[in-house]
Amino acid sequence: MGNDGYLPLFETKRANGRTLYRVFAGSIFVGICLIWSYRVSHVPRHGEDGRLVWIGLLAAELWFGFYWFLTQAHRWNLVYRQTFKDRLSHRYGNELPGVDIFVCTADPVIEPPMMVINTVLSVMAYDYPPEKLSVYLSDDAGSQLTFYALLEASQFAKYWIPFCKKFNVEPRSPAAYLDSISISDDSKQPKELATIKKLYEDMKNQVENVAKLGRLPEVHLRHKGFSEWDSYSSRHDHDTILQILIDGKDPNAKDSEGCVLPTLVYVAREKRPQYFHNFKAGAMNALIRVSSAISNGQIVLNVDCDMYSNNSLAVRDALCFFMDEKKGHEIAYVQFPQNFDNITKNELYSSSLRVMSQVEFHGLDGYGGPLYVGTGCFHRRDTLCGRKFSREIHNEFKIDIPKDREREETIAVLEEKSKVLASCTYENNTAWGKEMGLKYGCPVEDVITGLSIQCRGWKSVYYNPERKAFLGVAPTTLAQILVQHKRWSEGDFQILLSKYSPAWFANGKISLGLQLGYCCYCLWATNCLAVLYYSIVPSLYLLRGIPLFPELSSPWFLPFAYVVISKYMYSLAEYLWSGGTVLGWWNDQRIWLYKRTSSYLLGFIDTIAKSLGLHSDSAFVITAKVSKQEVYRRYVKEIMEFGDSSAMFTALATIALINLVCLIGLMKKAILNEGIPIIYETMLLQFVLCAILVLINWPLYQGLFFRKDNGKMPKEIMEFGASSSSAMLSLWANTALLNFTLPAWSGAVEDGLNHGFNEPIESTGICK
Ligand SMILES: O=c1ccn([C@@H]2O[C@H](COP(=O)(O)OP(=O)(O)O[C@H]3O[C@H](CO)[C@@H](O)[C@H](O)[C@H]3O)[C@@H](O)[C@H]2O)c(=O)[nH]1
Ligand SMILES: [Mn+2]
Repeated sequence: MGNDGYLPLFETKRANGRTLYRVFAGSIFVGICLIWSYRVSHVPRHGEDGRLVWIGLLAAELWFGFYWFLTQAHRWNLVYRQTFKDRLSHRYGNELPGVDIFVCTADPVIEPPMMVINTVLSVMAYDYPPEKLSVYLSDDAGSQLTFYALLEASQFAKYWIPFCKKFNVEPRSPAAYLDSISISDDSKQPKELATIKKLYEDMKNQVENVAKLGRLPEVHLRHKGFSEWDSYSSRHDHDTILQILIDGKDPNAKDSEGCVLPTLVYVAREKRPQYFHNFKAGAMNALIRVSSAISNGQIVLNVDCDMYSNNSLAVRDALCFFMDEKKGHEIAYVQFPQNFDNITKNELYSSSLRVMSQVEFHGLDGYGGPLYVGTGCFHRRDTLCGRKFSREIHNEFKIDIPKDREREETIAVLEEKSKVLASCTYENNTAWGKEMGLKYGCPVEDVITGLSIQCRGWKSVYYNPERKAFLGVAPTTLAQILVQHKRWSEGDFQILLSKYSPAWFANGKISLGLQLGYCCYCLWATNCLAVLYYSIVPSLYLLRGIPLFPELSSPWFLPFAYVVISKYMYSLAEYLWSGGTVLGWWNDQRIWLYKRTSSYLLGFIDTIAKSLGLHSDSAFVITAKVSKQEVYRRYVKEIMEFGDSSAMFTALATIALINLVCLIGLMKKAILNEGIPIIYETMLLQFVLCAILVLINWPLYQGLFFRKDNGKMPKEIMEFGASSSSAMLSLWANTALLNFTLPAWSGAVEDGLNHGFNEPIESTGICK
C-alpha cells in the first residue's frame, strides 16, 4: 500500500542479488580488459608470421568484449511484476474496457485450420465479459477451408464456452485441454465432458475430412459466407472477404446456456498482385481498421495462430497494468513471454527462448519495458495507431455499457463498410505502415513498432506469471530454427540501420539501458564475423603449430581462463535457474554457434546487400507448425534433423569439417612426435577451443558420416562441405588445389594431416 493508502493494481519488485551480480560482472570486465591488453601488447612485429591473424583476433576479442558489455543491459537491473486481479474486480466489477483479439494466419497447410480454431476458441473463452470481447481472424491465405473451420468453431463455441466457465477449465484450447485429461467411464467425471469431447471430435473429423478432400460438401456451401469466394482467383488476387460469424450485439447470438457470445469475425484482406501486402504488419493494420468499425475495443491483444491462451485470466492481468490509477496511463503495451508446448526436455534446437524470457526481458523491463514480440501482447489501441504520450493523459477508458445492445445498421451494411477498410488502396497516401499501426518494410515488424511506441514516450511492461499465459509451437527442425533466426537477425539489424535505430534515433527518447538492450538484439547478425573468425582461424593455426594464445605458464593465461570459465559457468547457472537442464544448456551452446555461423551470416549479408540497393525487401518465411510424423518422431527423441538441403548447412558442415581435420591432424602429429606435453604447455587454449568445436559438432558428424535415416545430412551438403573445407585447408596448407570431389576429400584430409605433420613450422610452433 502506498503512503496515501492507495492500493495499486500491480507491483514491481527489483531482483535480489543485484549487487553480487554487478561485482561479478565487474570482475569479468577486468578480465576482458586484461585480454585486450595482452593482444595489444603482443602483436607480432612487421614481417613476422601471424601478425595479420593476431590483429584479426584482437578485432574479434574487442567485439566479444563490447558485445558482452551490451548483454549486461539485460542483466543489470531485473524487475518482476505482480498483479492484483481481485482489486481490479473489486474496484471495477464488470466496468471493463472492450478487448479486441487479433489472430493471424497465412497458410492452411503449414498452419492447419484445426490449430487456428483451437487458438480462436481459447481466446473466445477468456474469463471476461463476452459482450466486451471480439475475436478477429485474419487469414492471409483467404482459404475457404480456414473459413469453414472457423464457421464450425463458431457453432462449437456455443457449447465450449459455457463448459469452460462451468468447470473452470484450463487451458481453454479444446485440443490442449482434452489432451491433458484422460477420459474414462469414471462416474465422477461429468457427463458434459464426454459430450463436449464427442462434439469436438466430430468437428475435428469434419474439418480434417474437408482438408483431405480439398473441397467442401454441398451442404456446407449453403452458408452465405462461401459466396464471397465467387470472385476469388487466387490467394494473391481476391476481394476483401469479411464475415461476422457471431455478432455479440445480436440478441439471438447466445450460447447453449443462454449467455451472450463474444463477437467473431473472419477477414481476408483484399490482395492484388500489383499491391505489396506487407505480410503480418499489413494484416494487423487491416484488422486494426476493421475492428474499429465493428467493436472498437480500447485494448487490442495480438496472438499468432499457434499461440493459444493457456490462462483464462490473462486479460485481467493485463488490465491491472493499464487500469492502475497511478501508473497505468504511461503503459502502451503489456508483453507476455512466448512459451511453447512442444519443447522437449533438453531442447535440441534451444527453441524455448528460455534465457530471453526468464532473464533478458525482465532486464529490459527494468529500463522502461520489453520489446513487442508480435504475439501475446496487449496494446492500447490508440498507441498502436500512433498516439504520443503526454503527461496530461490519464486513465480514460470509456466504460460505456450500452443499454440497447442492438446495432443501428444491419450486419450486411456493416460488413460492406468494413470491407473497404481492408482494401489494397485504402492505405494509399496515408500514414498507415509509417506513423500509424505496425510499421512496414521490416521482417520484424513487431520489434520496430514497439521501439517506435517507446520512442513516443510510452512505457511497456513485461509480465511473466507462473502459469504461462500463451503456448505456441516452436520450430522442430534445424532448418526451421535457422531460417527463423535469419529473419529475426536480419530484421533486427535492419532496424539498427534504419531511421528508427536504437543507437541514434532513440537517443534521449528511451533510457540508455534500453537502448543498449535493443542494440544487443539488433547486433545479433554482426556477431557472425567474430564467431566465424574464432571458429576457424585458431584451429588452422593449431594444425600448423602456431600458438595464438598465452602459454599455460604465462600470467596472461589467467584472464583468458577466468573470463572463459566464469562466463560459461554463469551462463550454465542462468540456464538452470531458468528451468533448463545441463544437456539443454549444451545444446543451447551448439545452436548459439550454428545461428552465428549460418543464420546471422546470411542475415548480415542480405541486410548489407539490401542497404546497398542490391536486393529488395526480404520475404517473410512462415515458420511451419506441423511436421511429417517421421520428422516429429526424431524431434521427440532429440535427434538432429538435417534432411533437406540448405545453404546454411553447408556453412555449418564446412566449419565442422575444418575443425575435425585440424584436431585429428594435431593428434596425429602429437602422438607420433610425442608432442602432447608441448601442446599442453604452449597451445592449451587453442586446443581446447578446437576440441570443444569438434565435441559440439558431434551431431553434425553423425549426420554426415554415420546416420542412415532420412534426417541425415543430404549428400550434396556432404560433398559441398567436404570440398569447401578441403579447399580452405589446402589453400591454407599451400599445397596444390585438390579436386572438389568426394573421394578426393579423404585425400585432402590426408594432405592436410600430412602437411601439419611433416612440415617444419617457421614460427614458435611446437614442431621445430
Ligand atoms: O504474410 C504473412 C506472414 C505471416 N503472418 C502471420 O504471422 C505470424 C507469425 O509468423 P511465424 O511464421 O509463426 O513467425 P515466427 O518466427 O514464429 O514469429 C515471430 O516473429 C515474427 C516477426 O519476425 C512476429 O511477427 C511473430 O509474431 C513472432 O511470433 C503467424 O501467425 C502468421 O500466420 C501473416 O499473417 N501474414
Ligand atoms: Mn510462430
